[in-house]
Amino acid sequence: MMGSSNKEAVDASLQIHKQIKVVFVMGGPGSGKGTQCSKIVQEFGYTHLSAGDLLRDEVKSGSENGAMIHDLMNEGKLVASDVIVRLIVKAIQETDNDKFLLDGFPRNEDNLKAFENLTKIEPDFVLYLDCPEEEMIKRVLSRNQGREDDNIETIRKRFRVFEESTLPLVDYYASKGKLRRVDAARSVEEVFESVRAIFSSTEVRPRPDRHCNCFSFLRSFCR
Ligand SMILES: Nc1ncnc2c1ncn2[C@@H]1O[C@H](COP(=O)(O)OP(=O)(O)O)[C@@H](O)[C@H]1O
Ligand SMILES: Nc1ccn([C@@H]2O[C@H](COP(=O)(O)OP(=O)(O)O)[C@@H](O)[C@H]2O)c(=O)n1
Ligand SMILES: [Mg+2]
Repeated sequence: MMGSSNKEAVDASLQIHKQIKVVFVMGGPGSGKGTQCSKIVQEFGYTHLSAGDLLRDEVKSGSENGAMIHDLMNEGKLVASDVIVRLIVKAIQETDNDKFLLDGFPRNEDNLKAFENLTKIEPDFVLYLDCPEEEMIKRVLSRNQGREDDNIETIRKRFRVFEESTLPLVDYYASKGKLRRVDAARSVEEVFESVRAIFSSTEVRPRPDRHCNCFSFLRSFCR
C-alpha cells in the first residue's frame, strides 16, 4: 500500500504546469466521437486523446493494471477514475501542444471530480454528439476494429452505463451553458459542418480595437 504522503507526492508530480485549453467530446458508443475528433485535429490543430485508446494501450503494454482494465472494458464497465485520469494527465504532460480533445471523458461524475481535483482544469466547452441508439448500435456492429467489446451483449451494457452515468453530466453542462449539442445522426461531413462552426467560433481572432488604436493615433496626429 502506498502511504498517503507518498501518494500526494505522486499526484503533485502529475499536475499540469502549462496553460492548456481542453474540450470534452461526449456521446454514446458509436456516436462518432473518434471520427469527428480526427477531423477537428486536421482542421484546428488539437491533440486528440481518446480515453478508450489510452486504456487499450495500457492493456497492450502489459502494465500491472492491464488485466483488471481488460476485464472491466469487456464487461462494458468503467475503469476507476484515478487510473484513467493519470493516463490522460501523463499524455497531456508528454505532448507539446496547448489544446486537447478529451474523447470519451468524463464518463461519470466521479471521473470529472478526479480530473478537476488533480488538474484544476475546466473545459472550454463540451461537444455532445447526439445520436439515436439504433443508429449507434448499427455503427458499432459494423465498425470492424476488432474490439472485443463491440459485441451486442457488451454494447447493451455500455448503453446503460451511458444513460445512467454519462447523460447526467451532459445535462449538467447544458445547465451551465457549456454544452454544444450536434445532431450526429447525419453523414460524417454534415456532422462536421456543425462541428466546424462551433470550433471556428471559439478560435482567437485579431482584436478589433487594434484598428481603433491605429485610427485614434492618426486622429490625434492630425489634430
Ligand atoms: N456520421 C456518421 N455516419 C455514418 N457512420 C459513421 C458516422 N460517424 C462515424 N461513423 C462510423 O461509425 C463507427 C463508429 O464511429 P466512432 O468514431 O468509432 O464512434 P465513437 O468513437 O463515438 O464510438 C465507425 O465505423 C465510423 O466510421
Ligand atoms: N472515461 C472512461 C472511458 C472509457 N472507459 C472504458 O473504455 C471502454 C471503451 O471506451 P471508448 O471511448 O473507446 O468507447 P466508444 O464510446 O468509442 O465506443 C468503455 O466501455 C469503458 O469500459 C472507461 O472506463 N472510462
Ligand atoms: Mg471511440
